This record gives sequence, structure tokens and C-alpha cells, in this order.
Amino acid sequence: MEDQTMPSPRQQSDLVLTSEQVRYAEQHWAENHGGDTWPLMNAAAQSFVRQTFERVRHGSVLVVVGKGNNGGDGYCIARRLYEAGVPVTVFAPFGEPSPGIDAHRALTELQQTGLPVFAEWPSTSVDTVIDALFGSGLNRPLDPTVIEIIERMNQYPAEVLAVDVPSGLNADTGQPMPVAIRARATHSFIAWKPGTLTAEGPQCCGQLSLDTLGVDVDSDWCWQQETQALPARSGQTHKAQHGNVNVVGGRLGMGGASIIAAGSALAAGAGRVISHCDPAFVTAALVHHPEVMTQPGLPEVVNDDSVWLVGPGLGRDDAAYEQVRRHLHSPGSRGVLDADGLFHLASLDVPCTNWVLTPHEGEAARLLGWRSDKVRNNRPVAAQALASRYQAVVVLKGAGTLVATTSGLTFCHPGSPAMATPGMGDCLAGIIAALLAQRLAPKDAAIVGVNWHAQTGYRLAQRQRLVLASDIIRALPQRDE
Ligand SMILES: NC(=O)C1=CN([C@@H]2O[C@H](COP(=O)(O)OP(=O)(O)OC[C@H]3O[C@@H](n4cnc5c(N)ncnc54)[C@H](O)[C@@H]3O)[C@@H](O)[C@H]2O)[C@@H](O)CC1
Ligand SMILES: [K+]
Repeated sequence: MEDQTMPSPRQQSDLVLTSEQVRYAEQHWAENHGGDTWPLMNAAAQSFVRQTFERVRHGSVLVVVGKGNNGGDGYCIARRLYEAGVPVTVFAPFGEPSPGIDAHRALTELQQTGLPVFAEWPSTSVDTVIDALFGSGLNRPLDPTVIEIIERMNQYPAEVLAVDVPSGLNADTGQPMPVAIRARATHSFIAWKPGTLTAEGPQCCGQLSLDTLGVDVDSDWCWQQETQALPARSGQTHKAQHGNVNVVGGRLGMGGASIIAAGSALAAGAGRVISHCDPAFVTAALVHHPEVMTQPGLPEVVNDDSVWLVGPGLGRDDAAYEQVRRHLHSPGSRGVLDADGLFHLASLDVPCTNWVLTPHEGEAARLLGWRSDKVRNNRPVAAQALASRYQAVVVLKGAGTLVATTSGLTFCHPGSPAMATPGMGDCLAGIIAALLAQRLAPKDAAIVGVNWHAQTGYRLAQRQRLVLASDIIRALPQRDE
């Protein structure tokens, strides 16, 4: 099955590219390889078969192909499986690809094997469905006929494996348009697509894998995921070297938020954590985390080297507003603005240069003056718009959390649906604050914090149905297994 002309695959990459950038990367590759993208399609099909062969080899396979090059991948995959002796049926609901595109050549090569291509739903039962209807070229909402095909594929009692992107999923935003394939696994090519990592993407993709197909992309013009090590601890270290985190919140019946945030800041390595909560919650805070110091009530805003985590359970009254205002106007202040802190930010027209803002979708919508569904459908744009407006690092929470700065965007570990539990945001804010206190730059603290939080939750979700913020706090100090 090896092909002489195929580029050598590079399995690991951190690159996340929009569909337009992927197209550019393909063209750029072709310009340097005789003007031909056909070897890439072959490499994609070979990689897909290699990746999925153990799953499909013992049963029968239905390949559903579209008219574009995602369908072309499907024709090539069908030919390779057929030649490997796997029973394959090919279904092309929209007809043949136009002559001149790689997909047409893929169809011609398939036809040479004698394998028929069906225009109607085949009646045979199958063990695996390979989804090659649409990939990164999906560019408009699906019409009812297409919706029906995707829904029927989702209802098949067979597992669905998606080629490049689950069909119906917007490769840039992670939104179904309005429905998308729910795949058991998705094998992507060239670079990660934003839409597979955020919003509904992770749910639609199932197990996600990537083969760059040897396309080496210049990192200057694309977003790059950065992974940083957690702060190291030397043999001579002292807690004073790991910084102070002041948690301002825990008022008006919301003591738990600040208890969680203080606990996660401790668990993420802050040298000293001071909770400025309502006096009523001091006992509870100390019962949960005796390592925390308490200074009840709202603090004086002092300009020292501390990191301030302002917002978890802070409340929406005038005193809370004044507290947020003072922090943001205090020269050189730095920290994390979360929850009610973000509520008050909406009334303050002030840059947050040394701050990490951690809105969820609703908070982001309020800050931008958008509807929530506009944020949901445009997460990368929303995150970057907030970063520009506030000159801050913005963590747009939700499935597939994004970290935006004024100059770029990072897609983080998708975590797990089991983490959709109360207090999870407070927990994340505490982790990011602790990393700031340990001298990570705001962008690095945000990216490392989100990835650490998401990976910890994901790991716990392998053995429990739900993951609570308290579970994360207990797991953070542990080493990875
Ligand atoms: N040519 C190349 O160099 C490579 C292409 N690759 C594959 O090619 C895919 C991208 O191919 P294309 O750009 O042709 O795009 P797609 O195959 O994803 O989709 C484009 C086709 O779908 C139609 N379409 C788009 N939205 C629609 C809608 N809502 N309803 C109905 N029809 C719709 C378009 O008119 C077009 O016919 C990738 O996802 C990947 O699978 C890979 O083979 C890697 C190399
Ligand atoms: K697909």
C-alpha cells in the first residue's frame, strides 16, 4: 500500500489553522511539489486507512462521499479498503465531483477497480460508516435534504469515522450547520481545525487524531499552541518565592466560590493565599483549607507584588463595584478578573493590561454587547474582540476553552463534559492566579492554567461520571500517572 510519491507523515503538530489557512498551506505545498495536490489526497487516504484499519478490517464499510475533495478522500479510502479485501459500499448522494478537481481523479481510479458507486442509500447492513461528505470546505448552512442524510448517518447502528472534519461541523467555529456527524473518531489532515477543538467540535469528533501529511507550515502566519512547563521548584526553594494570591470575593451568600478559588490557588502552588471573604465564611474557609490565611471583609487596594483574584462571589453591589474599579485603576496592579468582577468591568471603560479575564459565554456577550448565541457561534472572534477591547489576556471558557491576546489565539485542551459542574470556573481562576504569582506571564499563566485544569478534569473523568471542583483541587498537586 505504500506510494512512492507520498510525502512522509509527521504525526505530531500543535498548529491550529482555519480552513482558509489550510487551503493556503495546500497551495503552498503544491507550488513546491510540481503544482499538484493529488499526492496529498493519496497521503490523506493512506493515513486514514492506516489510522482506522484495525477498527474496520473485520466488518463491512459504507463510505458516504460528497462532491468536493473530502469526498475525494472518501473515494481513495474506499479503493484502498477494497484492495485490502474489506467489503466496501460507496454512496454518493450528490453525484459525481466536477472534472478537474482531485476528487474526480479519485473517482476515476476507484471506478477502474470495478467497485460500483451508489446514488441511493444502499440496503446492505454495515459495521462502519466512513463520513467523507464535507470537510473544511463546508461554507453554508445545510439544506433539508443534506440534514436528512447526516441525521440518517448518525442513526446508523454502526460507528461513524469522520474524514478530516465531521460533516456539518463548521471547521472554523465548531458549530453544527445546523446538524453534524457525531463520530466515534475523526482523523484530520495537515493541521488541527479550530472547530474540532472548540464549541461542539470535540463532541462531534469523538477521538481526534491528526496527520500533517508532511505539510510544513510556516508558523509566522498561523496560530500556534504553546505548552509551557509548570513552574519548577528548586532544592532551596521557600514558599515566599512562590508569590501571594489575594482572593477578593465570598460575600453575600457566595462563600463557596472564594473557598474553591483559594483552594485551587493553593493546590496550584501559590506560596501564600489570603482570602478576603465575608466574616461569616472564615470558619468554613479554614475548615476546607487550613493553609489559607483570612482577612475578612473587602481589602484596601495596595500596590504590592501580590496577584489579585477579584470576583468569585464578590457580589454586584456598590462596594463590589468600587473594589473592582480601584483594582483596575491602581497602577501596576495585576491578577485575574472573574465572575462578578467581570460584571462590574462592563460599567468601567478601562484597559486591563496586566489582567487575565475569564468570561464564560454569557459574560463575554455582556461585555461585548452581543447576544449569547453570537458569541457561541463566533468564539474565536469574540475572544479576540474582548482581548483587543480590554488590552488583556482573555480566557473564553466553555467546551474547548480559548485563550486570546491582542495578537493571537490559542486553542486549549478540550477537557471533559463531566467538568460542567458548579465552581469549576472559580477553580480555574484560582489556578491561573497561582501561576501568575509564580511569575508566569499572563498569557502563559492562562494557557498553562487552562490546559492543566482541563487535563486534570479529563484524567479524572476516565474513572468518574462527574468531576467536581473539589476533585480537581485534590488532584492538582499529584503527579501525572
Ligand atoms: N486537495 C487537497 O490538497 C487536499 C484536500 N483534502 C480534503 O479536501 C477537503 C476540502 O475539500 P474541499 O475544499 O473541496 O471541500 P469539501 O469537500 O469539504 O466541501 C466542498 C463541497 O461541498 C459543497 N458544499 C459546501 N457547503 C455545502 C452545503 N452546506 N451543502 C451542500 N454542499 C455544500 C461545495 O459546493 C463543494 O462541492 C478537506 O477537508 C480534506 O478532506 C485532503 O485530501 C488533503 C489534501
Ligand atoms: K467529513
